[in-house]
Amino acid sequence: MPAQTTAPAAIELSALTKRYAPGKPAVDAIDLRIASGSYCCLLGPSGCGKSTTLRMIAGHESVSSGSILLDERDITDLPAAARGTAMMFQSFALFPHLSALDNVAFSLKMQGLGRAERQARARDLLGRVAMGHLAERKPAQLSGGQQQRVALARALITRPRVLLLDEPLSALDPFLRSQMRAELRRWQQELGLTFIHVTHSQQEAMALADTMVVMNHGVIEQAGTPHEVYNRPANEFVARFMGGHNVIDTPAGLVGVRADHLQLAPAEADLPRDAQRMQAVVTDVEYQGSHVLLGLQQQGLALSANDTAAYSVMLSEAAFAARPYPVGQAVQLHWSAGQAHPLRPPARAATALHDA
Ligand SMILES: Nc1ncnc2c1ncn2[C@@H]1O[C@H](COP(=O)(O)OP(=O)(O)OP(=O)(O)O)[C@@H](O)[C@H]1O
Repeated sequence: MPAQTTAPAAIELSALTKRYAPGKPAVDAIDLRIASGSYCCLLGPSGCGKSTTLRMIAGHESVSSGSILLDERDITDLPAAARGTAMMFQSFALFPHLSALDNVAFSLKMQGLGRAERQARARDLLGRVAMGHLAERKPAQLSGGQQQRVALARALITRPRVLLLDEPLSALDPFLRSQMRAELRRWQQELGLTFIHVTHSQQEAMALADTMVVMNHGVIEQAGTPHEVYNRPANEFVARFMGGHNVIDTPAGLVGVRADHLQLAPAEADLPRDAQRMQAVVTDVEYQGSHVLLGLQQQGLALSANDTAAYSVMLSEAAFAARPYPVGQAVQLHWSAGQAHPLRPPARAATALHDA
């Protein structure tokens, strides 16, 4: 689904700002429209403001200025429970002493609903996430995946329009994380709800999102589909943060070229006349299974022990086996103009911060 669709927006942020202290805000006047029924991932390095943004949408953090609309209703100053959002936390935050059923029914108890109705609604939801048969178990008697389903049911019991997920998979081991990722995506599609998921993992955001929002220093550097963001990173920050890209300084300005689009040729080889090129030296060779990742430095630059490779080229295992390049070999790096994407300067606030 494209980032800017004409589908109705579930959430619309306008000039949303959070200022914890004087100086640069933690979230700096961001505008964002999240399509109804879509999966949105907020992504960025530690401290970029993604959790603050989520907490402002949830109503767990006050807004300094700007507004939040949910289904066109202004929820900026509403209490959390009156917004139509629900939150699923890191490690699921289940109450250890309560059964799965009582965990799910908990917020209905807070709302003052009678026991019979609470339990009926909680049982119904546990059934929907295939956990009906384990309703009496305590969290410690459930696997990580089962706990995630209970946490989801608990978040859905208040019938939210938008589910907010704060690093929900980060406490899981890598195998379970990828399994649970697939489940989250399936539930989102089955339920037809809007999910907003905060993560610092590029891989997780790429796998899950309809719309990825890359943040840095409190501003949005780029919002788009994973395909758009990966193939056309807007600026140097996004290209470097997403990984798998080379940032190359050319006479026409900075360009981004994917590591699997950059090509290698022997130093003396004739290249097509229109190929863009650079003389380089192989500095490391890393076997990655189906691919081999080569690190390179521009020729003539002295490398100190702390330097890492400036450029990377990803070759298929077969291509590398057919033409191996050892460390220390002089080569030509080349790429076609069509595979080089101009990189704009970073978003305004990031520049301001670097200047400060
Ligand atoms: N309660 C708070 N009081 C003061 N400053 C805060 C508070 N919460 C966050 N900040 C600051 O606001 C900025 C953004 O923090 P935030 O937690 O939103 O970032 P994040 O991208 O979610 O980071 P992480 O991935 O580490 O959780 C950081 O500089 C942080 O130190």
